[in-house]
Amino acid sequence: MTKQFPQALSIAGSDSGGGAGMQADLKTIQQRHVFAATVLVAITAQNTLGVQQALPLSAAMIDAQFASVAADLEIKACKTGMLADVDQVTAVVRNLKKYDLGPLTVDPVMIAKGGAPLLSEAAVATVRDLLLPLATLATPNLPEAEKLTGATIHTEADMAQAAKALQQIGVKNVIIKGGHFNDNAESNDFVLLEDGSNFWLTSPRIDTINTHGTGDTLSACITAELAKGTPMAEAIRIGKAFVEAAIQDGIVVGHGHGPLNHWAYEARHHEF
Ligand SMILES: Nc1ncnc2c1ncn2[C@@H]1O[C@H](COP(=O)(O)OP(=O)(O)OP(=O)(O)O)[C@@H](O)[C@H]1O
Ligand SMILES: Cc1ncc(CO)c(N)n1
Repeated sequence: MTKQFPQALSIAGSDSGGGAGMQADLKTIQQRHVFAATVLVAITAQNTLGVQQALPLSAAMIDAQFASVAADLEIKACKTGMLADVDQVTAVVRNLKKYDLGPLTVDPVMIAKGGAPLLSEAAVATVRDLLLPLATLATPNLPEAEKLTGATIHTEADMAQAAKALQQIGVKNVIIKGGHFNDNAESNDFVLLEDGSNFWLTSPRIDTINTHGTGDTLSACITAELAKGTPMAEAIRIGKAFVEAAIQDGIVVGHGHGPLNHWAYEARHHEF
């Protein structure tokens, strides 16, 4: 007996340590019972302690992967993660314009938890000017939102302002993630939807260093839901619950910022 699953695409960098990047995307999308395809943009030699090396792939290799996927699969939603440099961002933008890959979630990844750059300084403007206008949803963390808008974010009111500024750039829906507000007892994210409505995603701040790949996991879960046709607001709420469970029910891997438990949400909900 054959079964059909919706198909989603992760356009991202590889984390050899398995906790973030494309690996977090694959694990998350799989857990939501969506079939995951990939366009690899860069390879990192990485573990829970940091990024030891990074190798961006050529624009030609990125083009070839998009062409292969688009020629054969039926992608219903896609997301971007680590994009490395101007050449890679430009190639990804060219392909997103060429093929219909469904709603696009842009996680504008810039710096890994340990401080290693995952996007060059020069490419920030390319992401802002060429990629964000294509985004159905963007999910910046606080430093990323500051870089993209040029504003400083100290308060929850600043988060709401930054979301508006991103909509002015052309992003339809925005989540400003509050994970980096370290002295706040909660880890709250601000959501601004296309119709102008907004809400907060609230959760207690979990006291853990195992937060490697939180942002990737959130945006991948939302992408999987969008591939199923889940409405945006509900997809976002499922994403938040998924990442919260994955942080809460920690697992022991490595010696630094450990990865999340991608099984936790399904273990709690027994949906499938
Ligand atoms: N300690 C924590 N407790 C609870 N929720 C958290 C914690 N840290 C992050 N989160 C949540 O995880 C999600 C991702 O936010 P975060 O700001 O960490 O993203 P990020 O910096 O892009 O992550 P990464 O770069 O590691 O992928 C958000 O929903 C945020 O609220
Ligand atoms: C490859 C890669 N993508 C994204 C992140 C951010 O979590 C990371 N650490 N590594």
